[in-house]
Amino acid sequence: MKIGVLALQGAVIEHIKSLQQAGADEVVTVKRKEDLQGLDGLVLPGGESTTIGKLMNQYDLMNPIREMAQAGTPMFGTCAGLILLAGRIHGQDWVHLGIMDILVDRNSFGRQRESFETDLKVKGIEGEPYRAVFIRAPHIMEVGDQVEVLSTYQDRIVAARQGHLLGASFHPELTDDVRLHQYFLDMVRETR
Ligand SMILES: NC(=O)CC[C@H](N)C(=O)O
Repeated sequence: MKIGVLALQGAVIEHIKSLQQAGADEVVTVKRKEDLQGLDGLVLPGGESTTIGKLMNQYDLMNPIREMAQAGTPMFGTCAGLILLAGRIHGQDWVHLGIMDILVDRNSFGRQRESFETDLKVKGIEGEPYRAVFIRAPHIMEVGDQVEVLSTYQDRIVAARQGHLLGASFHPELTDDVRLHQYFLDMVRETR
């Protein structure tokens, strides 16, 4: 099982470590479209979605990644990565990959709450609540019929899945809890 982490900007190393800890056989960084060869899954990390989007265009990665997603390769977007996946962005008339049937709002937890941690219940994650780190996080305002809501915080959707696409508002790579990465690796196994 070979997993790529988009490595243009943002929390890349942390995702690599979490994926390794969660049991991925091979984890590689993706900077050029050649790096997408042979991947069984792709993680889109947090950072700044506009910056990552610009770099994706510059390095000609937007279409190849979109095509991979359309062909069924599992993808996991966290925070800015979730914004990259989204089909619609509130107040913005352009999208990045635009492959997940969700409407997201950026920086949606207000100034005083720009960064915070909380315990969440996440569907599909057994046991203890999941400690979630939010950093200027987006939330999901609307989901399409094919999208399953996995977690909410204060009535806002903060994690969701649409078949082979997984998205979270928070940063699962910033804690030692790798259950969400394991969940993603299970999704990858299901599609192989
Ligand atoms: N931690 C993050 O990934 C923040 C996301 C960032 N606020 C954006 O809109 O892209």
